Amino acid sequence: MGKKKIDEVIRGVLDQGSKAFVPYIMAGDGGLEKLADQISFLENSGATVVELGIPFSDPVADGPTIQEAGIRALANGTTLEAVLDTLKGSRDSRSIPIVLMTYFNLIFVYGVERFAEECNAAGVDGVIIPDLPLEEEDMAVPALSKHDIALIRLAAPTSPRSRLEQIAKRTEGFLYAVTVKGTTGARSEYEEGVAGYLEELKALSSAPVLAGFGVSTPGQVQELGKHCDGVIVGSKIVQSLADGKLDDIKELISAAKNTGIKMS
Ligand SMILES: O=P(O)(O)OC[C@@H](O)[C@@H](O)c1c[nH]c2ccccc12
Repeated sequence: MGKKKIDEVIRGVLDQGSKAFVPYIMAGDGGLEKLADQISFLENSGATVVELGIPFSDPVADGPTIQEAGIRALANGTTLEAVLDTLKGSRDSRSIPIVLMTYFNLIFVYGVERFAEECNAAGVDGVIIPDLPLEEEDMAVPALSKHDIALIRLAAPTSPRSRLEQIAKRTEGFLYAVTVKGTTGARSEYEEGVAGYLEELKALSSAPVLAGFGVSTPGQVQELGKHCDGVIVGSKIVQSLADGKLDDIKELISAAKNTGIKMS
């Protein structure tokens, strides 16, 4: 369990010649009582890891689709504490690794030590904290390490090489390669240079490299998957779940399974 699990599960997928697929969902969108079923659906459909967002009132990195899902989840009364309780109650019903995506403000108010301890008790394997820069990590790293929770670092296309090196060296579980400048949300085209950027990160990182932001079609999953170890899809998954279009989610996952080019 914990830190090592994410890395190992991703490597298991790569060893079979597939790419990793990490869907993002917003906890409490549709009601927290649906969360365990939503995770089971993703696990049974072949997802590698589930990224679970905690709704927050000021989601600076998020585009409209995820912001709206956050508003629905908050309107349902979803809190960090309730999400952790729900995960704890359902931990025996899943074996897929869980990564929480949450802004640092929420963790800070909750208490970093309490957060890490309860994550461990709930079977959370890793966290993504988009507003915690390298320089401030010491506020969270000791507690997370103590409770064996991976801190997944984000690399951005705007980061200078020396910074990318630091991020790649420190990341745990996988390296989240943000592929675009800007916020989350579906995009029809990638900027030139994405392939080179992903390959540069692959060369720097000993952890698997997964690309996210703007991925919404099976074609994009396969295209990006050629240059890294897999993809993360948020807005498209959130929208498809809200619309009950579960087949669209299965199609995206099969695209990752069938990319079939071994990079590492
Ligand atoms: O929605 P997109 O464009 O598919 O991007 C992934 C993303 O939603 C998910 O990983 C995420 C949601 N909120 C975030 C905030 C920061 C970093 C990542 C995220």
